[in-house]
Amino acid sequence: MPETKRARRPDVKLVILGDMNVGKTSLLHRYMDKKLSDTISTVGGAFYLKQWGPYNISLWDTAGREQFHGLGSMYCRGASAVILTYDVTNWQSLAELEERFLSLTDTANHDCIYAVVGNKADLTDPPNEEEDYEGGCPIHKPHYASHLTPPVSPTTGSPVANREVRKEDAVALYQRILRYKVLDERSSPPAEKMCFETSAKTGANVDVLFETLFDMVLPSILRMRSESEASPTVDLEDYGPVSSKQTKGGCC
Ligand SMILES: Nc1nc2c(ncn2[C@@H]2O[C@H](COP(=O)(O)OP(=O)(O)OP(=O)(O)O)[C@@H](O)[C@H]2O)c(=O)[nH]1
Ligand SMILES: [Mg+2]
Repeated sequence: MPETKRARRPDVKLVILGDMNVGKTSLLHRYMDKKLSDTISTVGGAFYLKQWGPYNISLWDTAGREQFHGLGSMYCRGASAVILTYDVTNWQSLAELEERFLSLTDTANHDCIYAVVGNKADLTDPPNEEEDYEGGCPIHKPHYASHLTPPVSPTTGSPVANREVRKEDAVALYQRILRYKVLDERSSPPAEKMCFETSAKTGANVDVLFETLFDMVLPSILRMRSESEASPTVDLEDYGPVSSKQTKGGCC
């Protein structure tokens, strides 16, 4: 079979979940294409194939819209890594991860790893500024109600929005995820390593997010390879429901 026709079998699956508009598609575009592309709200899902050293990693984008919720557990089936994404300027988007998305990961692999990712960090200025909190929830302040245009960050040029989610809130969610999964905190990756703040707009922390996860799923790849040594090659054309995209990939 000519090289171009040969099917590449994904060795491992990574899925990105989260509410609509948090920037899931933008994070994938930023990582794969190294730029922020215009996006439209995702319909169903899409996948990308990333070559990572000798391995092929399928990256699954999902729709955050409620109407596609039923598809989520199908996308998570057999996943070795799940990125739970929220928007750092939107408290509800963090709450939704626990209320709506976490249960979708019941179909993921038993050794699946979880990352909690706060995107749109460029909209906070400075990115880790302290906010006023009451009972674990941010106090919602009217930000620029008296301004016709919001103030602009001198560093990024983006409008300054109040941070609604602190890193500690994400860490606490990660710890609750481990409890939900009945995983031992001592033998699981630490929260400080698995909670990221990213910006698909500036690219901050995007490569490090994906590549940390790629390195962490290598043991899962080796386990699955040894378990399915004899299984036939899967043609990618039969694999994804919506769209696929391939790159020449990076290296480890
Ligand atoms: N400022 C800023 N805007 C972002 C960032 N990431 C995404 N956006 C914008 O947020 C909007 C939604 O981004 P998408 O990537 O389409 O969001 P999504 O999570 O894929 O949404 P659904 O497909 O509906 O689930 C777009 O206008 C993006 O340009 C970011 O890091 N910073
Ligand atoms: Mg999308």
